[in-house]
Amino acid sequence: MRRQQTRYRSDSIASPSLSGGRKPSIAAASGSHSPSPLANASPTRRESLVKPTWQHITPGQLPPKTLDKINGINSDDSDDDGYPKRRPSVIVHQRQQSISQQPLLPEFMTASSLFQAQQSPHLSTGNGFMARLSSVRLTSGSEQQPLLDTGGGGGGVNAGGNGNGNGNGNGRAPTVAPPAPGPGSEGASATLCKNAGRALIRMISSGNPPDEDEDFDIMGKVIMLGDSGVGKTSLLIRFRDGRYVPSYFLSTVGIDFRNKVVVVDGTRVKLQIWDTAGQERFRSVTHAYYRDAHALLLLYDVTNKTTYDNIRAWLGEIREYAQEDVVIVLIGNKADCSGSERQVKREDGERLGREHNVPFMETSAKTGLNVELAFTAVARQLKSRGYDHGDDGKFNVHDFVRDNTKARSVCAQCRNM
Ligand SMILES: Nc1nc2c(ncn2[C@@H]2O[C@H](COP(=O)(O)OP(=O)(O)OP(=O)(O)O)[C@@H](O)[C@H]2O)c(=O)[nH]1
Repeated sequence: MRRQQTRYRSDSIASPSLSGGRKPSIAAASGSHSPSPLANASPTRRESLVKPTWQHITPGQLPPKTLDKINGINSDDSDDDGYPKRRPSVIVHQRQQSISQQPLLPEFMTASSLFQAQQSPHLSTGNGFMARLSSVRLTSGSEQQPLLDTGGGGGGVNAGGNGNGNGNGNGRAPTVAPPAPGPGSEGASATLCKNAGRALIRMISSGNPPDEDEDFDIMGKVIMLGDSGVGKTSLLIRFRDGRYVPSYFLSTVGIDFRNKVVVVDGTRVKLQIWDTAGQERFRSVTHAYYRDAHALLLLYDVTNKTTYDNIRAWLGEIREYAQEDVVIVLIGNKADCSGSERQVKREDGERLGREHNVPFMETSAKTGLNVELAFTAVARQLKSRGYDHGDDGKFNVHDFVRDNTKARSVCAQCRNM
């Protein structure tokens, strides 16, 4: 049951973690969605303080070759691609509109990426993009037909798109009929797949969040960033589902999201957590999501120095594309690894955090070290800014992280390496 009372009073979010002027607006509503007056304002493009200098990285394992066939996405794509430019809004007592505010994903979904998604059952339990993709059935040859008839996980694109895509395997989602082939596209299975992709994208853009996520007081959008293979997906799965899948490394394609409600001093903060693809080819896709993010978890891998070196470039991108007052938490993941495995000392991470005035912690998706803390710190900061007007300025995310960070834990497997 949803709470009726909205205690929220503020019309702006309090002081940013990065110094700066512009403040995202807050949409406070108890009924239907009332877009912020600033919702369509175009933020001025800021100059990057640090020019990104990406280094080529080779993650532990190469992504599947099928990814190479993905069309239309490369790191040089212009970001001025027609996506609506919006200011972020912390949403109070508001259902689902944040999802419908998301820009549509570009049409990069090809038969190979859909097929890859279908082959990844672990992706079928979330709310997100890939989860929805995994419900597309692909067959070979001319019989290839996109179908959406899964038992759960799908939202309706037809009839106003009101289906509840809860991703939990409950209920039956409506079937989405394949779009009628247009002139010149008869029998073109790839086109059908593309159309299925568009339908799914629309579905995600208009789909409702699961029931379990509807009961919240405040909502914020969190984006996970970092090079490919640093453990973004693993960290999210650990936080969301409390589990770790050791052998799993399938690079995220595009972007995915999951919701989780965190209770902070009696206030339910719903985190809509977006897991981005670390690969450079998807960067133009993920840029579009920076703009209305409230918080960013920026990860590197303590066993891969290059991912640490790339953090400066990531921060440059963040300054270019995200709001100035976005909350940033720097994370050195895979802290369970030690000895010869580790290439970045904890002190180096701390120094980098100090340099850029962002809180830092080491985490391990494998052992769960500090995983809760990372997300709770964000939730508390969002609550402090957007809900408890009286708390403005009292909560200090730096202090919170420093006081609650746990010591490193070493997994037995890595200790023996
Ligand atoms: N030892 C250890 N391995 C981890 C940890 N987190 C992730 N991994 C492993 O690192 C690999 C990459 O993890 P992912 O979560 O797929 O990385 P990602 O950042 O989401 O990668 P992209 O989707 O390509 O951006 C997988 O094999 C994970 O099992 C961790 O905390 N400790």
